[in-house]
Amino acid sequence: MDKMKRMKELLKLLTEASKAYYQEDREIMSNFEYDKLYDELVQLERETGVTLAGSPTASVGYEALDELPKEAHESPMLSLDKTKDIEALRAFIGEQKSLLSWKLDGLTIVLTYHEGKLQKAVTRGNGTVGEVITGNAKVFKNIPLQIAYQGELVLRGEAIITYSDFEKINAQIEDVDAKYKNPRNLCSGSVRQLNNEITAKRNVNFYAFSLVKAEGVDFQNSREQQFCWLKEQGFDVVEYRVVTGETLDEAMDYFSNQVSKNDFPSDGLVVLYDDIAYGESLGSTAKFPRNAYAFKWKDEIRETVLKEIEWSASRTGLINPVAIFEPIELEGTTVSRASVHNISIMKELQLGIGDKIQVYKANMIIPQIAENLTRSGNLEIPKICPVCKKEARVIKTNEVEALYCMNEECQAKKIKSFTLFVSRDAMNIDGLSEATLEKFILKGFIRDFGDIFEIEKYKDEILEMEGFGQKSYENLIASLEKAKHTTLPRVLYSLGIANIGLANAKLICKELQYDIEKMIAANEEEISSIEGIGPVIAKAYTEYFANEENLKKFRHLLSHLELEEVTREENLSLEGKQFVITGSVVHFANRAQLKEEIEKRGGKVTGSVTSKTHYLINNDTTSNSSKNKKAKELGIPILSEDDFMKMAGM
Ligand SMILES: NC(=O)c1ccc[n+]([C@@H]2O[C@H](COP(=O)([O-])OP(=O)(O)OC[C@H]3O[C@@H](n4cnc5c(N)ncnc54)[C@H](O)[C@@H]3O)[C@@H](O)[C@H]2O)c1
Ligand SMILES: [Zn+2]
Repeated sequence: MDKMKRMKELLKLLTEASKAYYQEDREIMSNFEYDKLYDELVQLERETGVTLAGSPTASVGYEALDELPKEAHESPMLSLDKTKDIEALRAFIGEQKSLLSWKLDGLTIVLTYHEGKLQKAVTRGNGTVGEVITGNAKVFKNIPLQIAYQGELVLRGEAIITYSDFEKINAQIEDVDAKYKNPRNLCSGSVRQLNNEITAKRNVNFYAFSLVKAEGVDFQNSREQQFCWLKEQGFDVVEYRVVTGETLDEAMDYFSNQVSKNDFPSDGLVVLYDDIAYGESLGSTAKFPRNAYAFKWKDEIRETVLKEIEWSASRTGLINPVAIFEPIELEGTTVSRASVHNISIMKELQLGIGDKIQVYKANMIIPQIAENLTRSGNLEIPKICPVCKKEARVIKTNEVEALYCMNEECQAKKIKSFTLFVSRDAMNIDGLSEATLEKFILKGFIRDFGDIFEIEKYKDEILEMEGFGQKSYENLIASLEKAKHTTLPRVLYSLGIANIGLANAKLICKELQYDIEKMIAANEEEISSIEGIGPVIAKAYTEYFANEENLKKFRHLLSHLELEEVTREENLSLEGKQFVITGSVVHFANRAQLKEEIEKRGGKVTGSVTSKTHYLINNDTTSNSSKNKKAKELGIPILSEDDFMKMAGM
């Protein structure tokens, strides 16, 4: 009786989790937890001899979403039976030549080619019916759109996104709720886009793992032959090793050594019999084919003690708890921290300082807390943001509680404005990528623009940061030194006031005689009377300088700068010079704008290179275009945009 009750409970939990996982790309429990509950259910079903209707052990059990067109699969796409025991895997293989490959953790896709062309791509969906995503598959990074084979080819494989692309793409998503939890999640969201322009930006890769049909091709009854043939047709095939029960250990050593180094996500290994006819003669259960078996890594679990919680802010305003514990060895590396993801999970685990916790590495890569053995629950949730020190509050969305910084002006949320500040046309500071800026800001090293020039205060901490060596530190300091010498228009532009680009900044500075006090005191009327400056810009400008905080930051910044004197006379430095511009430009909106700048300084721009031309402007000085050739023939210097800007004193 109790067993029945528990089975019903498990069924409900697992169904909810599956629904969230497959339909909404959400995880309400870890895979570790899911698999634990699943195994418990399998065990109970075995003991009672009962399988309840809708049990996840009997069905693949999820539906495709509504928006995309649906299509039934010719043959059902099953799940795989799994084990964590190498001996069970060895017994399964026996004497059979088998292919052992990564179990890729993305989204399974079926591709159909006809007359050499990609005709159709369909997701696995619920195993019976999938979603048609042909347009999206066409923008995957590595699938051939055209192949040599002309008959009907059907193959299956996994669409995946690498960990590094996942990090990059996620960092660009501003909205916290729109962030993806893991590469599988992101991949699913990318492959099932209604707009394939988005898919194209996501760097989705496809790895084939099964050939379903290719009429008239003789594969000599071998799966390996099929893989080789697929490679010849231009597909990337999942990495595999040929094994038998005897040689299994060697291959396992290879895979278990490699897994933590992979940039692509995998959640185990798959073994497949090479002998096609034999494999097919075995048939399948309702849920699993009998010619393949999945292996999941047995998670190495270690006990340790929770030392503290670090509250880690992000540009989205989300402040997440990170558990810091006594260092332990896990899967060959030393681990001392694990993300707790959000407040709900922290509460669920009843974490407290000094608690005995069990830690494992999910898919042998990402450290996670599996269990808290002592559950003292004595943690306090901070009331202020670690970055800006203003109010932080717990907010509940979709049943999940998370901590957020409530301050709109929080530096963590303004990373983009710092990125603009250091960009080429603004302060032109090399060595401060957005990722580096983010680290500095989140660590509290940088609160306003002026702080960037005081970064030396944190030398020791910076040198300890990952990816920051003595050399890159010195380069940064050197480029800061260089950037200090700048012009007032660049400074004005770098403040990031709405609609004030470099051109407008120049107009304003010129009108106000490069006088800082006049710039601060200027009223709306004065600014909007400048030719080329409208009322909207004038309003944004004066509002900016009317704000005490902004003013303080502006003066702080100026205290670090040495502004170049600008004479008030017309700058006619290019008088009498003839230019030709070719190729695309990056610092100007277009070539016309560059032309305007040249003409403003008294120069002239013509369409073709002749003996009268003084300079050719082309960013690709090595190009063999006719203009470049001509210029080289005539001995006319070819300038990059940067060279030109230096020459024009911009
Ligand atoms: N966290 C949660 O809430 C939650 C919920 C549901 C499921 N899950 C996870 O999903 C798992 C079950 O997933 P499933 O049933 O979709 O798939 P599965 O784990 O049974 O994997 C089988 C599939 O893997 C794919 N695959 C990848 N690489 C392959 C290769 N080299 N060769 C052959 N096939 C390969 C194929 O599509 C195959 O059908 C659970 O074990 C659990 O970890 C988690
Ligand atoms: Zn804040």
